[in-house]
Amino acid sequence: MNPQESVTITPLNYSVHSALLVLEDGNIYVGQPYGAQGATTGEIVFSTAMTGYQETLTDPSYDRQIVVQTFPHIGNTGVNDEDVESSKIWVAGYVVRDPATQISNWRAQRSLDDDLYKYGIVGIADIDTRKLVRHLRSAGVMRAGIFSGDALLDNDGRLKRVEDLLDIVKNSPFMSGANLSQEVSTDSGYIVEPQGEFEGKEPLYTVVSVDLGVKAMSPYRMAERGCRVHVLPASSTYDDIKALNPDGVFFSNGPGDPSTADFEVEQLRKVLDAKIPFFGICFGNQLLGRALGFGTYKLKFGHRGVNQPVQDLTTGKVEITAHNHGFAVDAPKGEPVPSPFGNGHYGRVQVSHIDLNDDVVEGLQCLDIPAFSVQYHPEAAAGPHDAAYLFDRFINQMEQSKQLRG
Ligand SMILES: NC(=O)CC[C@H](N)C(=O)O
Repeated sequence: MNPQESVTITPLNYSVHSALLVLEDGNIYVGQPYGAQGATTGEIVFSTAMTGYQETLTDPSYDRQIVVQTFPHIGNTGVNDEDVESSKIWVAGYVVRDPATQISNWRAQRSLDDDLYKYGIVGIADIDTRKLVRHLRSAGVMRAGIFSGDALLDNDGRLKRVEDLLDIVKNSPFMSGANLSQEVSTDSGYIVEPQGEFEGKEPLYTVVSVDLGVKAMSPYRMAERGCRVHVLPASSTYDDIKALNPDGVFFSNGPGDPSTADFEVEQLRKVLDAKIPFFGICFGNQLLGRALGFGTYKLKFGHRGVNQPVQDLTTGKVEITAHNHGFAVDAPKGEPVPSPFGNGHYGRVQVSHIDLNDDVVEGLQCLDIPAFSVQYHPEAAAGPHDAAYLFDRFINQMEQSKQLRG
């Protein structure tokens, strides 16, 4: 919405025991406190996933976003230490309809409430999430805040006016223009050794994975195909990457606006110039798009969930896939085109995948250099495994390039 627009607030019934969800357009929802109490702001987005709340909450790409779950019952299977995608919960806030009061799963180690408290995640429950999501779909994603407990009171202990809470939301940062890679990336590098049938064996390939907010399952999917994966901080230079003599380079998913990631794009161009095989997921796809000279833009309400139909235009096959993106690459569909950067500097590029719901670009394939990427999540955490073949494509690309080098 246009931030200058004035808003009308209808009178509401709430008390210090309530929680308030305040949207920047003046829409306000009264609910119950859920998780930690306090104040939080962020971009409000929704996920249509029916499973995998643990993977959603711990996905670093949700940094600075308040997540609404369309699935009404959340917390049923509790929380375990195996399904986490990073070391903490990243969402800025959590909006649910009906939190489970009983945990029912043999893998559960504790309740979701325990973790929401532990990481100080301010949430709100008893929200009509269907109404809220219909609103976000027509108005677009926007800034919002959740307020509960002391955050509802002024210095004299009186209930704050919603106009004051709305001011807090209107003074919070926008997602457009946000550069968040450093906020979520690892401080120092670490190694993921080959897993499964390759555990304890000499690695078949060495991959450098640049952590722009990486989900744990991405390096794992390479490790279970025999790769040793060096995960490096987002601040790594091309020389840091090159020093590990990788067979392939991977740029991960991550939060923020891809148009701000100039440093990472510059490093990526050097990887492409050196013809080192490259694979990117989500933010990594957006950065490949930028390196090739395409623009990126913000979607009205993005794709988040585990049930998005995507077509692989190189094979014609349709797959059901996991998504979490609010931006997309602006590239022409159809015949391959010369990379706009440097008037065809990287040869021909083809849009390899599209989303069948809205035709958004979901993948890029270079035809003259060994580089490709997808906007969605083949690591499938959570989500269907239809797109696992993309990790095999990366392995094949590394193998071919190894053989060419002799
Ligand atoms: N999961 C991701 O990598 C998200 C990429 C980017 N932050 C977006 O919202 O589009």
